[in-house]
Amino acid sequence: MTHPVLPVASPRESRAWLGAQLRARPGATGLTLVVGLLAAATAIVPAYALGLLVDRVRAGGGTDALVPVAVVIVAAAVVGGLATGLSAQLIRRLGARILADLRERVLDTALRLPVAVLDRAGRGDLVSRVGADVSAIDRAVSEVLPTMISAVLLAAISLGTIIGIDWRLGLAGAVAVPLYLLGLRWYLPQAAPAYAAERVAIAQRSQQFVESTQGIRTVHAYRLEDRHLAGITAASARARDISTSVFALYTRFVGRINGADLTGLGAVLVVGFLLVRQGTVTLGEVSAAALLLHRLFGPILMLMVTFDKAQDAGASLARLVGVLRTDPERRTGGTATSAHDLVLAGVSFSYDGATPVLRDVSLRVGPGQVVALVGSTGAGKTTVASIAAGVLRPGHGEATLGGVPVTELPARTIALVSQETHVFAGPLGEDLRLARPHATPEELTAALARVGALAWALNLPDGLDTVVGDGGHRLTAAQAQQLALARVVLLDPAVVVLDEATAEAGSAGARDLEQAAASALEGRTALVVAHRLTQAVAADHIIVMDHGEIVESGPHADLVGADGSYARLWAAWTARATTGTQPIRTDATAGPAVGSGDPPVPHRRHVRWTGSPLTAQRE
Ligand SMILES: Nc1ncnc2c1ncn2[C@@H]1O[C@H](COP(=O)(O)OP(=O)(O)OP(=O)(O)O)[C@@H](O)[C@H]1O
Repeated sequence: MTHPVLPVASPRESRAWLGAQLRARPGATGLTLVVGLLAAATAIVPAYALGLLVDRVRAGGGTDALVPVAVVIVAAAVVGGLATGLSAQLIRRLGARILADLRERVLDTALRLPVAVLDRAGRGDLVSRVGADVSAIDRAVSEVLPTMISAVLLAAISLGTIIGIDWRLGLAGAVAVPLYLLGLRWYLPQAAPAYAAERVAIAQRSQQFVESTQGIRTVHAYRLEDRHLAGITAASARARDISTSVFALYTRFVGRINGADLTGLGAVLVVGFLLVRQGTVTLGEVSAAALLLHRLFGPILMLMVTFDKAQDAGASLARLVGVLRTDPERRTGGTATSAHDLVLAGVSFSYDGATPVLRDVSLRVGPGQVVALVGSTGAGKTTVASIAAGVLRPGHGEATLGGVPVTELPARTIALVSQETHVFAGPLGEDLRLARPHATPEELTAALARVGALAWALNLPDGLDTVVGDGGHRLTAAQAQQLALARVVLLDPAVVVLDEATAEAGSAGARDLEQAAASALEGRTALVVAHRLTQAVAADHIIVMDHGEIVESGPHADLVGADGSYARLWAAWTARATTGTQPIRTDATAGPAVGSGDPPVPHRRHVRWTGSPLTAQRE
């Protein structure tokens, strides 16, 4: 099945977006355009002046008549050179600013995308958009865009001037246009695969060479020199042949463009000859028209050759503008507090739109209550937790807090401690401050103390300034979870949805974490996915799930007495606890729990604020 990807803007939408960006910067756009036009105008002055020179020489003009024209040519060349340089600089600067703005807006939108959308689209798609696509546009902006824009302006001004001299000369020059287009149509479909094949062949040749040199001892030991040399020779020959054919393709293309150039020039000269004979235009004017056309040959070839790069950049732009069309989460709903009920009413859900994962799930977590979800692996507990936290939207039914859909609540109303906790790279204190940016050192230590993490945190080499996360001090899984819980304390949300895998911390670690979680949840409304039954026992109410449905619910004592699936789970749990056997997960089919030693954080676990930009840091 192909994944539905993030949207891609249509060419019209991309153009409209670009137009809006240019209009939003009237000063920079106007200046860039004026300098570009000045550069193009001064570029045609020498050709026009040479035409004038021809007429003056023909009329027998002396030095007095010729020197001023020569001075104009020199002045135009100097001004033109300066204006061209400045124009390229301005185009690059304007392009870079628009691109930076686009990248920021794409990232901002991406960080606010509902997780379900990201999951469907595949994170790789998003990463390639903000990475490879931005680079493609960046390259185009700095390398080809200035020359392309100057070429287009020059072509427009030159054609305008030729038509100004005599429209028939303009028409004659325009016969080259369809030939250029034909050349482009012939070249482009062949160029992309040819260049791709060349890149592959060159990469294979390098690979062959690197492999042989890296394994040189083995090559010598087994007398494999001839075989490896033959491999390198074959790879080199392949790369050479492909490069030759690519070059041949390019020269044939240039040949076609030259043919178009000469056809246009020939047409101007023939029409010019007839017009001069008629006495409609002067010889100088025809010379100017021919020179103007000739002046365009270089820029037009450049336009043709870089056309595919511009197309690439256009495709990348469409992919980036497409992200802006997605509907980021808008969380403008009213406020909700821990005095409100968290309610799931008739919730059904499917990840793929076909297989039901939840069926008609209804539950209520009263203010200040702790409700535990238990059930076997795949029963749907994490899905319920994600819906309750507003990370996923239910297919049917609704999830509300105080009557407001949870997906519309302002960020930070509901905190989700998910199974994927992330330790952000940086000082430990900063990691905690993600939850409360202006937290004082006292608040940080109080939060750590509340979740039983203060002792080890202060024992780190630099205390709260110790750099943790990727490239820094490695925290254990249990420490990372404690950090996530300390962030909950600092965040102080109305509701907490807890889905951390305590069992993975080992039994001793799990008990500490349970203590830490209980402490962090004190006084809050909480929905807890209980991976260990001790978490369920401590809850006010327990909900037992199986195959996406609620099969039992009630307080621990009632459920044990009811002799249903919870009672069986409890019996198995207590038997294991008595014999000391592992595993001791509620979702016992999940396989053995990790041993009691705390391993370094394998992946990530972190507190996720629904709708906050931090959500997208999750991997
Ligand atoms: N992102 C996803 N895409 C598709 N299917 C999914 C996804 N996440 C979960 N599922 C499927 O949905 C069902 C419920 O999964 P869920 O994770 O909610 O169960 P769970 O009770 O929390 O299990 P566990 O205790 O192992 O976390 C399972 O069949 C699972 O394979």
